[in-house]
Order: sequence, then structure tokens, then C-alpha cells
Amino acid sequence: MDRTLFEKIWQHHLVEKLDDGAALIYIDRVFLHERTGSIALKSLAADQRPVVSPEHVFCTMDHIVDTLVGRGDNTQVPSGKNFILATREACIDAKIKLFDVTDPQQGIVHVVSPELGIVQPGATLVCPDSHTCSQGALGALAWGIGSSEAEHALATKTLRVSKPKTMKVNFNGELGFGVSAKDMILYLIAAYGAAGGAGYVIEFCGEAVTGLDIEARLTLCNMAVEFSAFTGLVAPDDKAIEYLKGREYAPKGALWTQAVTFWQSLFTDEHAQFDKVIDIDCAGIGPTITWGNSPQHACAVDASVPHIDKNATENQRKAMQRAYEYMGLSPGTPLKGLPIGAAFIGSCTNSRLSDLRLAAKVLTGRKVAPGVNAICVPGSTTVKRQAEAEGLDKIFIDAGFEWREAGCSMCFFAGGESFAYRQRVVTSTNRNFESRQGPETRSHLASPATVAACAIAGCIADVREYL
Ligand SMILES: CC(C)[C@H](C(=O)O)[C@@H](O)C(=O)O
Ligand code: SF4
Repeated sequence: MDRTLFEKIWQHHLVEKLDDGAALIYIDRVFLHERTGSIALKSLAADQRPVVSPEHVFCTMDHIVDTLVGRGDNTQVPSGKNFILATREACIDAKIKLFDVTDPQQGIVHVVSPELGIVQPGATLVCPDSHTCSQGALGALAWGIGSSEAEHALATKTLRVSKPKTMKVNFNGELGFGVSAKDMILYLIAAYGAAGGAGYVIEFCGEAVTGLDIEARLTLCNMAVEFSAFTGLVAPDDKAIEYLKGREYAPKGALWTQAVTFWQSLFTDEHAQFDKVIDIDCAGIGPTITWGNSPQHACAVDASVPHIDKNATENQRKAMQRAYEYMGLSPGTPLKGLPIGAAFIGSCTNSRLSDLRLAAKVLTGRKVAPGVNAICVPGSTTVKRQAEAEGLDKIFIDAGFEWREAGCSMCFFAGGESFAYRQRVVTSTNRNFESRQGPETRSHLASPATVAACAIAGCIADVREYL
């Protein structure tokens, strides 16, 4: 019988079917970070339960650790140092590979894992972090879990999972000028709502997806969780194989050849059925930006803040009203030209080398508008080093951007770093929730190239005018 890519990976990892539609699934890799991973490790140690296969567990410092140059163990979170110290100690005790603060491979978990070849096609990978779905870009089944599930996975290499339904999202046609993976995913979420993917594992397909490089696919899959999906994935193709070749944790020699043969079997068979199919015509996607405080509040950058739909329910009406109020905007206001106070390029969504290159293209020979606090935080120390080797840091700094150490940084106020009270920020991150980037900050999600254009303009701007 023809099977979807998801079904193939699922069956390959099925240990046992459980009676209520759930299954026990074999877990190949666990990734941890100092915010949630330390909790799981501490709790396991307290119960005197060992990590069963430490060579398949990895941990990084990304959420809480400061991103200011010369940071050491510094953090802006009161009591944050305890997380850093506890993580370090727990990783030593459990013999887990830790990408510590000063490690040349440190960085955001979802950036580090692909760039080191830790995530691989057909594998299962879990992490107590919701954006683990990013890693499906390489054809893995990767999803976010809670800390207690992480304990289970660490102690048993298995996890009880309710089987998701399958959805195929086809991005048909070619992407327009200045349009990126970030615009694609924002467009999808705006069109079908932030709950549109609930209960589904999504396979992203279509010529626009196969046309994306791996880093852009990571951006696309990163926001599957903002669509409420269980996770997202893209079938591994030659680009994925090429991307993984030679990476530190990728198989080598005969094992590589074997792995490639297996990876080449990972695609959805021609007649496999999905529970739901969505078709998107890429001709309709332009540079996209959010106006409200849900990722579904997104529209074309040259559009205006939308009015409440006539058929909206009472709850939808209230949510729209709250979004206008919170963002300090009225329906009908054009987004283009709206003054901003800050610009942020970073996060597991858009902080890889290709993102920085695109932004740098916009910034070259230009200056950030006066009064705009512009910050760039590379996703990993490896990305930072590579960017510096190409002179991208100079372009950012000359334009007036701050250039920082790798980490989650201003993506996540709970990690300690923040923008100013009620500041309007154009940001390459994935969440525009209330106070996500600081006290009552007003975040507008967009692609890194759009963020760069806005930083130069001092207001929301159309990146196509800057390319
Ligand atoms: C701290 C962590 C649990 C959280 C997540 O799961 O996503 C964070 O990474 C986020 O982006 O909000
Ligand atoms: S960069 Fe942001 S979204 Fe990604 S893991 Fe860190 S806090 Fe979460």
C-alpha cells in the first residue's frame, strides 16, 4: 500500500500500538537546552534514573544565556545563573555532549542540530521546545515535547505519542521577487488561521518548496507549530543529502552510503492519501508582515490593518479589538510607513547564514534610521564565525546594527533580554505574542530582508524597494 513520508517514519519507529490510538515510538535523538532540559535532567537524577543512551543526547545553552559580547555565564534572568550551572553539572554527570557558553559550536538548538548533522532524514528527534518542528526540514520526524516527556525519552528512548492526522500543503508555482520562506509560512497561517494545522503532521510540498534551500526549509518548518501542527516536514532530496554531507555527526564512509540509500526511500508514494490537502498559489504571496499579536494576523506589507470580518464570531471580534488596542493600531491604517523603534534579526526562525546574507544585501552601503535600535544575533557561534569570515558583521555594524553572540536573545523576553516598553519592533522571529520581546512590546513578524529594509527606512517598508 502506498504510504506518506510520515507513515514510513512512524512505522519504522513503532515499538508498540497502545490501546487508545496512541503508540510507543522509538526516539533516536534528544536535544535539550538550559531552560527546560536542566529541569528534566535534574528530576531524572533525583529519581536516580540514568540517561539510557547519553551518546544520543545533546544539550545547548541558548535561552537564558546573555548574548552580549564577553558574556561568560552572565544572564539577565534573575536566578538564570542557576539554570546555566545546573545544566552544566547535569550534562557532566549524565555524560551528555553540551554545547556550552564558550563552545565554538554553541547556539540555538534548532540551528545547531542541523548544522552539525545531528538531525537526519527518517530519524525521530525530540526536544522540550516547541520549535523542534523546524528540524523536519531535513525529513526527520522532529517535534516539541514537555519536560516530563523529555525525562521519559531520556530514561527509555521511547515516547508515548498520539498518532497525528496527515496534511499536505502544496506551495505551487514560483516565488515572487523579494518573497522568502518566512512570507510563505506567514501567508499560510494568515489564510487558514493559527489553529489551521491542529492535530496534523504537515508535509510541505510543491515546486516552491523543492526550490528552497535547506536553510529556508528550516524557516518554513519552524513555524508549523504557530499553525498548531504536531510538526512539519519536507521529503529529503538531493539538496538535503548534499547539505548533510561531511557534517560532524553525519554518517561517514560505508555508513554514509547506506544512509543515503535509506534516505532516498523517504518520500510520499504516488497514491498515498493525506487526511487533508491545502493548495497555495505562490503568485499570491508578496512580502508579508504581521500587524497584530498572533502569527495569523499577517498580511501583505503594502496592505492596511484589516477590518473585522462581517461574519466574525463574538470571540474573534474581541481578539481583533484586543490586537488593535495592544498594537496601537486602527483598522484601515496602511502598514507601510508605520514608524518603528527597533529591528531584530535573529532566532531559530531566521538567523542562519543565508538569512544574514539576504539582510546584508539590503544593508550594504545604507544606514539604520536614527532612533531605531537595530540588533543582529546570529543563530549559532558557527554562523557568527562564518558570517564574520565573509565580512557580513562589518556590513551590519557599518549600517548601525549591534552584532552579538549567539542565542535566543530578544526573541524571548522570558530569557531575560528585551526591547523597551511598548516599543514597536520589526522582527525575524516567530511569535508576536503580548510582551514576547519585552514589556508590552509591539512585535511585527517578517523576513530578515524585510527587517533590514524597515531598519533603514525607520518604518515598515517594502523590501522590494531595497533589493
Ligand atoms: C522556553 C521554551 C520552552 C519555549 C518553547 O517551547 O518554544 C521557547 O523556546 C519559545 O520559543 O517560546
Ligand atoms: S529562538 Fe525563540 S523561538 Fe527559537 S527556541 Fe529560542 S526562544 Fe524559542
